[in-house]
Amino acid sequence: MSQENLENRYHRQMILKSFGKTGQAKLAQAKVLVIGAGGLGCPALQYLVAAGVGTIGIVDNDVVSLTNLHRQILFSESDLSKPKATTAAAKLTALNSEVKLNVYNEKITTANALEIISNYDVVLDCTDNFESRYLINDACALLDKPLVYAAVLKYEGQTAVFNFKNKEEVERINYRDLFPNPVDAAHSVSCNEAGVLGVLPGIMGVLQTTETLKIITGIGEVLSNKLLVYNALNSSFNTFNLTKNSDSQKAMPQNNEEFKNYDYELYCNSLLSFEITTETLTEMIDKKLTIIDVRNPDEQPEAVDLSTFKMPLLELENLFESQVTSSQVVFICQTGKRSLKAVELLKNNYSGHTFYSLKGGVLAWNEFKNKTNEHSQKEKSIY
Ligand SMILES: Nc1ncnc2c1ncn2[C@@H]1O[C@H](COP(=O)(O)OP(=O)(O)OP(=O)(O)O)[C@@H](O)[C@H]1O
Repeated sequence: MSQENLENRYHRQMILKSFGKTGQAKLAQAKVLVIGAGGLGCPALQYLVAAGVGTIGIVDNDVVSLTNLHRQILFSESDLSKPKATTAAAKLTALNSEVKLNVYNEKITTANALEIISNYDVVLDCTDNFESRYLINDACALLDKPLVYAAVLKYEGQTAVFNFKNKEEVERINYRDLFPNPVDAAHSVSCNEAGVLGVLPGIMGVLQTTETLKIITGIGEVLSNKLLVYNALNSSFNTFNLTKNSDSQKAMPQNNEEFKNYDYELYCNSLLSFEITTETLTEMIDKKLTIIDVRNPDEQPEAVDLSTFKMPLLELENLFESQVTSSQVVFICQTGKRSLKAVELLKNNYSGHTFYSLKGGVLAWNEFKNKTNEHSQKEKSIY
């Protein structure tokens, strides 16, 4: 395309103060990866391509189905049963033939993620499941790539930018800080069960592209360390500050080798995701929380400085329903095994509650309390 045509095409954004020719040149140089060409991915891709991002990767292993058409706006009736990534690329080339499109008709997995993602500057997570979100998050953290996340359900959507290097060197937040434990299949609902208003992923996908354009060009303030929640029913946009979660990084693979061997399916469905550490329990205590000791009544030691309800594991199912109203419930036992059993017993039947199991049980808790009490005694004697 001639220089004149190029300037014409992007004229309306190039005349923007602080965007200019430099912003457009940065977009042309940029490489962006969109994982998932569904409800979020379609609108995100359309605007990335229209804006003139130089290279765009599209990853999706699915084919177009009829239930996709109310929101996956790159696809038409004639595309049914065709692969999404290839079909999307054909439509996008017609929109802007200058953009280089790399098509990956495959699922992003631990086997291909590091290799694919390493070729790009920014990643958009437009998938719809926890396994993929943890996997993409961890790969981006290992490769030091900014990740633009979004999720939608029913009438509500959320978006955030993770792993973004802030000028002020603020601690970098990632998906594991927002969701330290995966919600297991029994507690989570997806759009194909609960539904989604077709326009909603459109709005959230376009917000993902907006953040991406800001990251690349350096304009404005990127939505990092924050979560933006949009509710279509009451037309509200709310932003929440995100903070580092002390437990969040512990379950994360620490290097490429660990990542390649990480079983995300098992992680997202296993009981281990319900475990919290003594430090996390301390942070949670002020919040409305019920702590249930599932040991037998005569078992010692008592948990130091912890007010608990006693419900032995064998009686738990009978007692729980009539006695527990708070939504957050932590089970404890001697070493942390029976408390996991308690989670397993109740998690599928009480969807209004969030269950946790204290790792290491009362023994770990008392050791932790004794150490922190000793430490504060020492501090007092210094002053
Ligand atoms: N690990 C992954 N790698 C690549 N693409 C993925 C991965 N996980 C999910 N996706 C893709 O992300 C897209 C998400 O789209 P969306 O949320 O609109 O749901 P859908 O799966 O297309 O439709 P539905 O849930 O109604 O059947 C899908 O096209 C899906 O194939």
